[in-house]
Amino acid sequence: MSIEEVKYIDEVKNEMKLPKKVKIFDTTLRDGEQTPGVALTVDEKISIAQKLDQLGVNIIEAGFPAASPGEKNAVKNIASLSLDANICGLARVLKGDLDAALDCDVDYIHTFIGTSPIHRKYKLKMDKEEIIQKAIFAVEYARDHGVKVEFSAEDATRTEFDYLLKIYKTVEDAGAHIINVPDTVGVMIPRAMEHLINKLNENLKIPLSVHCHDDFGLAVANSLSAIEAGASQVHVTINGLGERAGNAALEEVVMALIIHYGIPVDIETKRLVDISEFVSKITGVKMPPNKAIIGENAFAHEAGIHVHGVTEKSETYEPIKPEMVGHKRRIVLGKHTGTKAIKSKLEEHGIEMDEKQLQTLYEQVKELGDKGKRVTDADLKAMAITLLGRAPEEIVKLEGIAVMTGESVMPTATVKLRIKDKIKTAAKTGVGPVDAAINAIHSLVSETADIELEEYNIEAITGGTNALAEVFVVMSDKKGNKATGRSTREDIVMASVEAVLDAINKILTLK
Ligand SMILES: CC(=O)SCCNC(=O)CCNC(=O)[C@H](O)C(C)(C)COP(=O)(O)OP(=O)(O)OC[C@H]1O[C@@H](n2cnc3c(N)ncnc32)[C@H](O)[C@@H]1OP(=O)(O)O
Ligand SMILES: CC(C)C(=O)C(=O)O
Repeated sequence: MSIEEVKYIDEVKNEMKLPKKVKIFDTTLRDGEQTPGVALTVDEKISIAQKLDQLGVNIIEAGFPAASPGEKNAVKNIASLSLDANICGLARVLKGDLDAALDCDVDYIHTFIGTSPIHRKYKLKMDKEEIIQKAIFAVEYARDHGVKVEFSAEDATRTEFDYLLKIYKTVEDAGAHIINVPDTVGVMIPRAMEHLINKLNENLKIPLSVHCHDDFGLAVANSLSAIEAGASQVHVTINGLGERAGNAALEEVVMALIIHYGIPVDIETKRLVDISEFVSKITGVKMPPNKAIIGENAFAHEAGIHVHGVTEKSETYEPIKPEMVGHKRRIVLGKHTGTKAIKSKLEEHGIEMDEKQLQTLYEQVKELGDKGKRVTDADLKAMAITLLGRAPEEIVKLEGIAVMTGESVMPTATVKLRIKDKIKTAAKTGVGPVDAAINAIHSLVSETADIELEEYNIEAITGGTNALAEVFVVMSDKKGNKATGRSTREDIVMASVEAVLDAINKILTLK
């Protein structure tokens, strides 16, 4: 993998306390479902849990059973599926919440209580000791019921260190299996996270986990810093869903662990794009195209220099192969396209062109790009076919055109043509601007040859009012000569005029 070329990572790796393995604790179905506006049905939660299990996450936080009967039902159903992952239920340090989770037959309980001064004073209205006592109760209660217990000091990163350590040591003594350090409002920076996890690690025996929020876009960076300091579990969600700005994105954390740190995880990375799309569809939360790893553009290239590099060797502009995460490379055509991109697209469509035709096609793509238009594969194909079928000689050439149309005016077209080196102009009316333009051309060309329009077809290649239109015409002369003409433009009058002139030139070259 090309990332091995990044020697700078190797140079700092020995300063890290990387764990041998990192466990992936997925909370898409709990914190992810707290994404404003997202509410999943029992069946939806089950289908996501099944996909998460196939993906290989170690723990699925299936929900908060005390939240509602539907939530409890979902967690119970997921727990009954005998998935490989541990199924976890969230619970406050309250007997009712713990019982709700235990009723679901989960094998893992994540219990939490706020510890920071602001949570103690304004939310819980409890003093430090009261919180410690409730935490001990919850851990012992869950432990006594034979489940694995994870304890979170909510808002840990805004909690005084001495108190934080005290509550963590206390729950460790009470039998917690793992301690989670939530950056509940995403206020940490990577160096500070590393510092905090180091200090906790020096004083605690049980494994440490982190849960980072993305309020400042640092959730993934902070999670990785915690791992650099020895945390061996990370809370993540598919697509980074979660409360407010969300949590650390599973796909980003996992790929960084594998690629940058070389740490094994149990994730089948080829499934990442599929599960991302699945979750996006079910939750209705669309991903931006530029989202790392799973975004539509994560492996798309438009710039000519990049396309050239990628086609020679993908690693020039792709840090990993798209297939590794179940993605596909896409070459996109537009303003920044180079000829090599066009050539490779034509090869895909089995279209061959000479250099002159290729140059014309390149100029057409650039012209559309300068107008702010994206050129789809279908657009390029139609434009190429048009060019390939062009008359060999331009006996009749368009020198200028103006059309006027509207509700209370007669559609009129004024056309200026060069016919065998003579400039001629005519203005004609019609039922619409296209008809008027074709009438004007006909009146000018009829002095040279009597050519009639037999067939006219128009089609939009891609959707939208600025889609490319493809016009196809059949024209014939009195002698029975027939020719087809084709043009692809975003302006239907211009496409029609070009197609008609193309067919006329073909008939004239036959003479
Ligand atoms: C950082 C996080 O993401 S934590 C998870 C957040 N997720 C959710 O809140 C989603 C599910 N929540 C719910 O459905 C509801 O809030 C419920 C059912 C849990 C509770 O509903 P209600 O009983 O009506 O309480 P409400 O939500 O209004 O207030 C929260 C109560 O929990 C208390 N509380 C909050 N955290 C804890 C905790 N960890 N341990 C004990 N009590 C807590 C608050 O002090 C408050 O108590 P009060 O009712 O005595 O004032
Ligand atoms: C329950 C805890 C871990 C949480 O979601 C948070 O602190 O953000």
